[in-house]
Amino acid sequence: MIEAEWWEYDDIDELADAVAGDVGFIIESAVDARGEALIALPGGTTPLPIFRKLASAKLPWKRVTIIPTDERLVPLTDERANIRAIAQNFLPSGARVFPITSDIADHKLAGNSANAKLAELKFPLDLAWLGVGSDGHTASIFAGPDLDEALNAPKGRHAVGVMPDPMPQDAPVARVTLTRSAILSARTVLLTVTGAETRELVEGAIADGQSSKLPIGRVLAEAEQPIDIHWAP
Ligand SMILES: O=C(O)[C@H](O)[C@@H](O)[C@H](O)[C@H](O)COP(=O)(O)O
Repeated sequence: MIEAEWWEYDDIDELADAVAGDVGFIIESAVDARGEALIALPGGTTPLPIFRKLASAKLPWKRVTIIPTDERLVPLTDERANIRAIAQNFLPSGARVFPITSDIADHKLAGNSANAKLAELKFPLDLAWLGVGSDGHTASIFAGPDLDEALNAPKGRHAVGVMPDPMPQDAPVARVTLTRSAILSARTVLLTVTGAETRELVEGAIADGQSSKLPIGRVLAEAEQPIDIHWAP
């Protein structure tokens, strides 16, 4: 089984302080070691209070490039676009915010285009920060016809297009996601999880390992680095 350490907080505020502190440390260490940092941040609502705390921290933001772990195929200005929350929080800090999609509607083509764009950046990621959906997806690695490609794309392929099936209720649209290999090649992988049900889901997925039916289980099963999981009710 993988090495996963759970960090528990009383509430989301306490979690936000701790995670913003950890991510700040990851950024500083990367900039000290290599002069720059490349980090991937999740979508959804859980990260928002953490983004606000992190963005207000005094960090060498001009040396930081931020990509989303996944993007919904909607216009970049649409509220559902993951890059929108990232840009709103981190452009004022001076970070380089790097969208991975444009206006290509076909998810396969959008995946190819994201992969080509990402070739400009210096992988591996210093951080892959993941969220988990109540259906067990992570980034936009969903159940459906593209699951196998997202999980098993060759090493070096950073992004693929995904049509979730079933569609998630909160944003029922096609996506582009980082592949499992791009996520797991990161120097640090951390998860933020809220709620008792999602916690149970993640615990079960980790215990099931490779045989997990959930995307989060299939991703984590191959992690070689220890994973920190930050949880609040
Ligand atoms: O674009 C996405 O859908 C996200 O990147 C996704 O993986 C998210 O992290 C989870 O759905 C959790 O979302 P919540 O934080 O809203 O529960």
